[in-house]
Amino acid sequence: MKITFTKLSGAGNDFIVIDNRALAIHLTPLQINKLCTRRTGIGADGLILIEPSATFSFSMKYHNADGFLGSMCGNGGRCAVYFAFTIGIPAASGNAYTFEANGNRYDAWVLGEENVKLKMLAPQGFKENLDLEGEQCFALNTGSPHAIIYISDLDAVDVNKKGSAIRHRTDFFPDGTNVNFIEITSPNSLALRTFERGVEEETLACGTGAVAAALMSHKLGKISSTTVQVTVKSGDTLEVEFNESMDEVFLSGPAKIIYEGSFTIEGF
Ligand SMILES: N[C@H](CCC[C@H](N)C(=O)O)C(=O)O
Repeated sequence: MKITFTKLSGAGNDFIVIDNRALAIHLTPLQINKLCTRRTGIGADGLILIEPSATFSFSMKYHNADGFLGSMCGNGGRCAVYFAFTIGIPAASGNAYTFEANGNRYDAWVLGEENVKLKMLAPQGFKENLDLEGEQCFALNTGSPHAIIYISDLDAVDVNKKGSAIRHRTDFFPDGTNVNFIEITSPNSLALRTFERGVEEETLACGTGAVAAALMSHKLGKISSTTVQVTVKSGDTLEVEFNESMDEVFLSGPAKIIYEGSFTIEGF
């Protein structure tokens, strides 16, 4: 069976996106893992199936590169909306799309050429001053679980080594966690490097991580603004905007098509 796919990049977080509105495509976790493996597969941080929804523009099924269903992916959501826009899935109105993911409703807007804004869930479960692996950690859930560590020299951090150790602290994070290293760069900006659960290494960007970094930094008084520029490993910038009560949270930034192709299921 030949399957066509589109590869998208959300600020460097890359995804294989497949139109499965006919629900004809069934991929096993092992097949998805092989497809996402770099050099021997297509290579991606995750694989997204766009499926029909009774209520919204579409339903997003997000799998991490390990093949398993992930929790919310902010950059994946923004890429899914850009993909829906380019293949002509009807918008809710104008440039506004709605979709469902993990049982939640999401609203998003295609702002212009290769730029998508996504309304995120209100954060939950703020935790402060956890002492993990010799680091002072903070944690919250922005649709996905995130640990946060403040660093003065972000370039010097061994993100894979430290991130992996904290990611596996199931005494604190029963389902594991994504791990973010943050350097505050101004009252309204920060730089971020993320170790992603399910990819099990540093990725070039993480949307729910950018949101987690901005919200926690504002809550701790490290960032005064409620509009925060987050520079990620790829060099791109994601923007996080929110109100003081943090029940209105938005993530914006680049989402672009990198290439289109096809593969056969039998090959994987
Ligand atoms: N890259 C994603 C996060 C994926 C979450 C995934 N790594 C998990 O913990 O299931 C983002 O842009 O928000």
